[in-house]
Amino acid sequence: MSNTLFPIFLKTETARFLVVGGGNVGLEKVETLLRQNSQIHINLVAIEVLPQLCLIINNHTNINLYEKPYEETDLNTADYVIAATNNRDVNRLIKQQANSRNILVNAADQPELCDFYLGSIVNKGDLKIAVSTNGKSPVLARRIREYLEQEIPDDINVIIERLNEIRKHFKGNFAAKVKELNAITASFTKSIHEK
Ligand SMILES: C[C@@]1(CC(=O)O)c2cc3[nH]c(cc4nc(cc5[nH]c(cc(n2)[C@H]1CCC(=O)O)[C@@](C)(CC(=O)O)[C@@H]5CCC(=O)O)C(CC(=O)O)=C4CCC(=O)O)c(CCC(=O)O)c3CC(=O)O
Ligand SMILES: NC(=O)C1=CN([C@@H]2O[C@H](COP(=O)(O)OP(=O)(O)OC[C@H]3O[C@@H](n4cnc5c(N)ncnc54)[C@H](O)[C@@H]3O)[C@@H](O)[C@H]2O)C=CC1
Repeated sequence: MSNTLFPIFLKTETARFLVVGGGNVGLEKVETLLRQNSQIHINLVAIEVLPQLCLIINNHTNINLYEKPYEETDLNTADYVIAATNNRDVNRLIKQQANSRNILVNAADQPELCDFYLGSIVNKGDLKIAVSTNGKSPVLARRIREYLEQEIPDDINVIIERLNEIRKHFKGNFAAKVKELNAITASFTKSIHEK
């Protein structure tokens, strides 16, 4: 099998991210994390930090900045690491030291160093879709996100809320619940297509 990625949806309330590198890539990755949870906990370690990133840090008490070179002890408070320095050896060292502590690593421009990729993310209320091209074409992942954003109705969350009400109503009777939910949602694929 050539595409063995397994997508999971990570809860970010308690997850602690370490981002190493404060250039364009560090900035992009911080923005990506904040877009999903503006309160996400980030420690940012970088020798130099772009002014645009400084601005974001100043506006977020949940981001701590350490303006210094990366050290192994930076991993002490990390659950996930994003290595975004312009030094491939440093990125490799981060990967090796993090993995020896069972911490997962994303290395922005080195897929071979990644334990996980960041996906292109569609957000419509409680609906979230993450797209990956198995590392082959991030730009296509972005295009597919844009396509899905256009095609999926903005009021999809109203439907999700209603289905959730119905779901709660059937608590305890699993078979009846599944039957009812299947019947209600049967036309849905078709209606999205006809939109
Ligand atoms: C492997 C991966 C690792 C990771 O970063 O997690 C990776 C790696 C690399 N990206 C590169 C370039 C670009 N990345 C983007 C954009 C995104 N890249 C993202 C994810 C991933 N990028 C992971 C695989 C995802 C998958 O499986 O599909 C997205 C989806 C999520 C995010 O980063 O938030 C986000 C879109 C978000 C959105 O808008 O929806 C664009 C387009 C743009 O910016 O519009 C370009 C320029 C065009 C191009 O090159 O395609 C390069 C070459 C660098 C060089 O040439 O120097 C590498 C390195 C390499 O491939 O060797
Ligand atoms: N800028 C872009 O859009 C893209 C860049 N890349 C590659 O990704 C890498 C990073 O790119 P940029 O963010 O643009 O680079 P950059 O040069 O703007 O930033 C690099 C950052 O790494 C920090 N850094 C370097 N060594 C460090 C260390 N030992 N400890 C802590 N921080 C350290 C620097 O202080 C700086 O904040 C580069 O190798 C680049 O070629 C890949 C894809 C796209």
